[in-house]
Amino acid sequence: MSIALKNVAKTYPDGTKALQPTDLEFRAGEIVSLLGPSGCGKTTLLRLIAGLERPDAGSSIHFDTDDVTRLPVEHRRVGMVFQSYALFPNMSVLANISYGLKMQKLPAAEIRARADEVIKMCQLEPYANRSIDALSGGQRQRVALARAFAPRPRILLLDEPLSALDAALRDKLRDELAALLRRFKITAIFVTHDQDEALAIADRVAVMRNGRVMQIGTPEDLYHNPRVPFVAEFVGHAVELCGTVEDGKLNTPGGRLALPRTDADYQVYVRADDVKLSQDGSLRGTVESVTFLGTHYRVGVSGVVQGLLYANHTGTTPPKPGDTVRMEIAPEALLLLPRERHAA
Ligand SMILES: Nc1ncnc2c1ncn2[C@@H]1O[C@H](COP(=O)(O)OP(=O)(O)OP(=O)(O)O)[C@@H](O)[C@H]1O
Repeated sequence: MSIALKNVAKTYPDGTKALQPTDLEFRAGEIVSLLGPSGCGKTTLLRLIAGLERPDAGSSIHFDTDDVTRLPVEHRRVGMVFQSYALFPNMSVLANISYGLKMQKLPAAEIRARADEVIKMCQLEPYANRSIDALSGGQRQRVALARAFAPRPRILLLDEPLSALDAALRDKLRDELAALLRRFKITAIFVTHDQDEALAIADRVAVMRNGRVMQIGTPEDLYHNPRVPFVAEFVGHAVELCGTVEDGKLNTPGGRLALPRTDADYQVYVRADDVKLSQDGSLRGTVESVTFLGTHYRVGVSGVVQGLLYANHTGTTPPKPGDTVRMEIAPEALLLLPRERHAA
């Protein structure tokens, strides 16, 4: 089922403009992540799609060709998974999954067949009769998903589904979650403020800020072609290189850097992956930190940008804090982004 939002906006009764007028399309079977800092409007957008909030006048929401703008939540056939799974702790896995189907007054045989189907899909067979209390965080998450899938929703909405878990478990489960969503071939929209999670799970990511979608694209597209500084900083932690431009070069506090072009008013950004330590590099700074990351070292250098400029070192002997190092950045690795007009 595809989703089309046209001119969808939300102003809460107290006047808070949580979502500015937004046009977005989600394709059938696509997994899209809404990514952005706290308060940017992610949950509001999700709740508008669910039918839990009424959009402002002039908004329209379609599921395929159905206009659902005024359809209440119970008729939209969307499944929802929240941060706190809201499972019944004293009931079994099977009872939790069957609960919603019983509320719909489906025949007992149908309930059992659907529950068995999702229990199998979510690999919960060994736990079907176990109480929720006796499950791990990851197993509970699978029950929450199975319960959301059981009524055969047209669309699945997930609000920070992994954020209640500790970091190690979260990393493991995000691959599992991505695989499960693909197995069900459902259009899924999930909210997160964690860029690694968004990039790992989603086919496309919508980066939001101040009630606006700043950019939507594949993870690769957002990483390689951010259109605004905010997206470059939020996806892949790019840092700004400040300085004056002279003769096609940027004069930074750490040295001169060749620019690929000098035509317009832009800001220059770079990512650690594109900063190389090199004896004849044109930038100079002082090593402040050295972190071993398995395949390489990440070296934090002061004296070039505000704060630290991170560079990768792939050799065996990294520099030490206090050392003076030289670095180079290929002109084509620089991200030249239009100066941002700050939203009110
Ligand atoms: N019922 C409400 N009444 C008034 N303002 C609200 C209401 N719900 C949310 N807001 C405001 O709308 C804005 C967007 O909130 P929303 O919950 O959509 O953000 P979010 O991106 O999901 O944030 P978080 O990551 O912290 O959950 C915020 O400024 C929030 O304070």
